Amino acid sequence: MDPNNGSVADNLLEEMMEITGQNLITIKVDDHYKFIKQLGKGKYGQVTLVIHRQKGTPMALKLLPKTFTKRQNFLYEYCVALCLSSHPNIIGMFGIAFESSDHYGFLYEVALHQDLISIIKPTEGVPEPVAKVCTNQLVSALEYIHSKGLVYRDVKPENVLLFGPDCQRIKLTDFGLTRPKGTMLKLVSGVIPYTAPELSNTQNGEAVPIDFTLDAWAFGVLLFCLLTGYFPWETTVASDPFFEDFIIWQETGSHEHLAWHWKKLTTEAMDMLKQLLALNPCNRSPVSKALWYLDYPWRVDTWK
Ligand SMILES: Nc1ncnc2c1ncn2[C@@H]1O[C@H](COP(=O)(O)OP(=O)(O)OP(=O)(O)O)[C@@H](O)[C@H]1O
Repeated sequence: MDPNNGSVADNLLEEMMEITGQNLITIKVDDHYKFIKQLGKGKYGQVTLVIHRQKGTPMALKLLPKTFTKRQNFLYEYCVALCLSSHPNIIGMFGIAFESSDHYGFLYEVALHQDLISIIKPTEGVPEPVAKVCTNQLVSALEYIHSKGLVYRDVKPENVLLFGPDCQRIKLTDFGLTRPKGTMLKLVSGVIPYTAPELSNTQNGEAVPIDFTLDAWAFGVLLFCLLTGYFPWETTVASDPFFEDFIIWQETGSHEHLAWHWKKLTTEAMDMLKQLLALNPCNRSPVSKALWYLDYPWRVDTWK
């Protein structure tokens, strides 16, 4: 974290991390929480449904192995999540963090309907009203994160938790990659469809200052997945033929080469994605631009 960054969130976070770090208790997880089932597993941690042994409260427990997790990074993820958790579309926290002999852990609310990836039908996506109700809530969550001077950096359906079968209430989770705007970062783990081109095109591990525009890009990719059931490309490098065709569309306006799954989208949805996925981050629209398009149809078919 850059202490000179000066954002309100940054100053508050420093203090929260220091106090949390000083008061981090060491426990044996099984003494306090009864394991019920695994809810998910990511690259870094695993999330389990547990029940508080004394109170009987169901909770989601995220455990991060100490072998892969720096103490400061754990404290950062926990404190950022805590700072943001008052927003209705961001996961609620119980305010409990601890360490065991081999893990760091914290507790938060359980989403009983899994995550957004579980309802995206391959080659189809989700019905348009579902995509729109998700858009509304995700824009609200991302704008809130940005208003705190933070870049979320992990927009993807796996990080959107569902609190009902119809997506009327969804929440963002996993703040392990969130950092203050302006933090200098290198591309570390390979290029994925959600990686904005200004990051995937960096040379020789060069660091770039991160900006909200990274989230707008990833949000555009997520909307494409919701509306089509496909990724628009595999990687955001010119050698990817799907991305190459997209570059031609962005630069010349000619969409004759665009992959066929773009043809599922209306002119208005294409226009929205063109702005969220502008190749130059200076020309990219903020996530809120999607709200402007909510009253227009997004899919040419009639899957309502
Ligand atoms: N509170 C929760 N309720 C239900 N399921 C959850 C909850 N939190 C996480 N999950 C599930 O666990 C998965 C992994 O969680 P999370 O993204 O926090 O782990 P991670 O190790 O940080 O993942 P990543 O590889 O993205 O960094 C999620 O995609 C989701 O399916």
